[in-house]
Amino acid sequence: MSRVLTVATRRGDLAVVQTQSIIAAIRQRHPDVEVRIREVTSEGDRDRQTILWQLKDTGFFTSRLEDVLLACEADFAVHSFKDLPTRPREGLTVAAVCRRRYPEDCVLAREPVGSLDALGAGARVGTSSLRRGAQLRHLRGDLELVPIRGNVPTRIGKLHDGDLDAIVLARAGIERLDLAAEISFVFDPHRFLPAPAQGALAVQTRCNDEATNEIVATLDDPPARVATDAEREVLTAMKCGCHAPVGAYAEVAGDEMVLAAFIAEPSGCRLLRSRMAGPSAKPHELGRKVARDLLDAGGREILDELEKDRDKGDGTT
Ligand SMILES: NCc1[nH]cc(CCC(=O)O)c1CC(=O)O
Repeated sequence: MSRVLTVATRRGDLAVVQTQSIIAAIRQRHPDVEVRIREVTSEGDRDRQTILWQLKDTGFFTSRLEDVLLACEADFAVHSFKDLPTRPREGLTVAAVCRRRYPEDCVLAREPVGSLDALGAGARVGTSSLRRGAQLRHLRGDLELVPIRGNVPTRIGKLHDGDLDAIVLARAGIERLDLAAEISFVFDPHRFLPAPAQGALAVQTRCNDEATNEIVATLDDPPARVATDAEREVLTAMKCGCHAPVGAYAEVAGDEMVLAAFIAEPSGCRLLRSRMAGPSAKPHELGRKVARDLLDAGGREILDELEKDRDKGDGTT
């Protein structure tokens, strides 16, 4: 029986290649399924000014695609899982978390360097992420952080044209765009923690669309699902969104998994870490334990301070 599915995608280069890779995976497993593409413009693509972490409302990049799914104008949507809010939209589900190859962040430097230590004193590093900024400052207090926005190719352009010495980006995005030659070095994800679910693609569908869910579920990778469940649970349990200075990284080895996470002041002065092992069968429980550990160790204070700063609209960090 042949079927036609419609995928909703944003227009950016990365969104399009990510969607194409999911279409290819579906085609491989279900040669009889035809997939059509519906392009959608999101708030996040239109707005070039807003500093992301000031937004109370999460889902800047993803909510328009969710609207399209709920309106039955498409059958599934492909998201960078780290961009998807932890609180699911009612009626929608993540039917597949695909295999994750590159969870790490990486550095692209104007003068190629092999490590963070090799960047010159006071080097100017482009990032608008509180998570990346806090870790950079924690490791190298002398670095000057410069806000940078735009999609991946735009940011790489700003590195080459502008007065930046380096930028930090997710390795996954660079690899998917076939730009790995631009990478100076990759961070050890245990030392420089990625965003929860970074590098994983999530395929979202309507909960009640059984025919689509049956097809999409064949793309699910259980170790990626389990690792990202634990990582995202850290955010859920701390009640903070994807723009908080919080990182999490889980590795699954058979029945056991390890989850590491941190929360930091944006200055990087205080950076609290936690790392625990647990059964792979209970990723949410492990995520909650690590979150509680961080909150009890001072994370609650950090979150309260951050909330105050955001209310003041102080986006200078
Ligand atoms: N914040 C935007 C965003 N969302 C997903 C990726 C990269 C791909 C991924 O993490 O799956 C990026 C770019 C970046 O952080 O460098």
